[in-house]
Amino acid sequence: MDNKDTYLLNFKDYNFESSLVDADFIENLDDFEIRDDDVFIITYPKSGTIWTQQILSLIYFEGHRNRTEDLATLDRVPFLEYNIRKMDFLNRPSPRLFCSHLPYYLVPKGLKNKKAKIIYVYRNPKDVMTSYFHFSNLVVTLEAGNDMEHFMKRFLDGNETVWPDHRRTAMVYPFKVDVVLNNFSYPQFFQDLRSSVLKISRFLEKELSEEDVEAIVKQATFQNMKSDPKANYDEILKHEIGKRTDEGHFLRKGTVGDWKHHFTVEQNERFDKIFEKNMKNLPLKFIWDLNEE
Ligand SMILES: Nc1ncnc2c1ncn2[C@@H]1O[C@H](COP(=O)(O)OS(=O)(=O)O)[C@@H](OP(=O)(O)O)[C@H]1O
Repeated sequence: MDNKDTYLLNFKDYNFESSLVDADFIENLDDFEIRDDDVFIITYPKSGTIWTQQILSLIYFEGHRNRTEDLATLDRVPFLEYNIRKMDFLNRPSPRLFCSHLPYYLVPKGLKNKKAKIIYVYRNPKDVMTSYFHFSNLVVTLEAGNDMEHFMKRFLDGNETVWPDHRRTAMVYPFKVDVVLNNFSYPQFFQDLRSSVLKISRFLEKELSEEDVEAIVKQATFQNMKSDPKANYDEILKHEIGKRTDEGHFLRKGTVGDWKHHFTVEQNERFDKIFEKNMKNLPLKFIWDLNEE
C-alpha cells in the first residue's frame, strides 16, 4: 500500500525522495563547500535535467565527446542531493559539475554567495506534470500516479508528493530571479539545439571547435540519448532505483505540448486557473506547444 512515509522524507518543509537521499548529508547541506568554479544545473524535476547534464558533460569532457571515456553522464554530473553512487564530492577535481532540484532556500549557502555558475532550465508546467505522471508510474521510488485525474489533484493540491514545495512558488523553482545567472528553456533546446549548446558554452566561457559543437549536438539529440545507455537512466532505473514495469523509458517522448494528449478540456481549464493565480507574474516565458512563436 502506498503511503507518504514510504516515498518522502520531509526536511524543512521540502519533500525529498526518501529512498534516494542521505538524511545526514541533507542536514549539513547548508555548509557543503562550494567552489567558485563549480557549475550547477538547477531544475524543477522533469524539466530537462538529464538533457542539460548531457550537454554540460559533453562541453567539459573531451573523452565524452569522442567516446573514449567510459563514464555515465550521471557520474560526470551527479545530483547533489541524490548521491546514489556515494561519490566523494569533496575530493572531486575541479571544475565539479552538479545538478539539483533543491529549492533556493535549501541550497548550500556558498552557492548563494560564490561565483559558481548556475544554469537554470525550466519547462512549461503542463508538460512537466505530464512527464512526472508517467515517471511516477514507472519507478518504485515515487507514489504511483495512477490515472491523470488522481495525479493532477496531487500535483495541484500538493499534499502528498514532491510538488507542494514548488506549488507555493507556483510549480517552478523558487530561485530569485536576480540570482539566476542564466535561463535556458526546454523549448529553446528543442527548437534549436545548436544555438542552445553555443549559448551554454559561451556562458561557461568554454571555447569549442566547430567539430566539438557538431559532436555535442549529435550526442544530445533525443534519439541518441535514448539509445545511449551512458546518456539515459534506463540501466540505473532498472538496477539501482527500481521500476514498476518493464515498459517505459526515462527518455519518454521528449517533446513540447504532449500535455494536450493527456489533459481533458476541464482539467486544462482547472490548471489554467491555478497557473493564472500563482504564476502569471513570473518573469519566465512559457512555451506550451511548438506552434507558438
Ligand atoms: N535530448 C532530449 N530531447 C528532448 N527531451 C529530452 C531529452 N533528454 C531528456 N528529455 C526529456 O526530459 C524529461 C526528463 O526530465 P528530467 O531529466 O528533468 O527528469 S528528472 O527530474 O531528472 O527526473 C523527459 O520528458 P518526457 O519525455 O516528456 O517525459 C525526457 O524525455
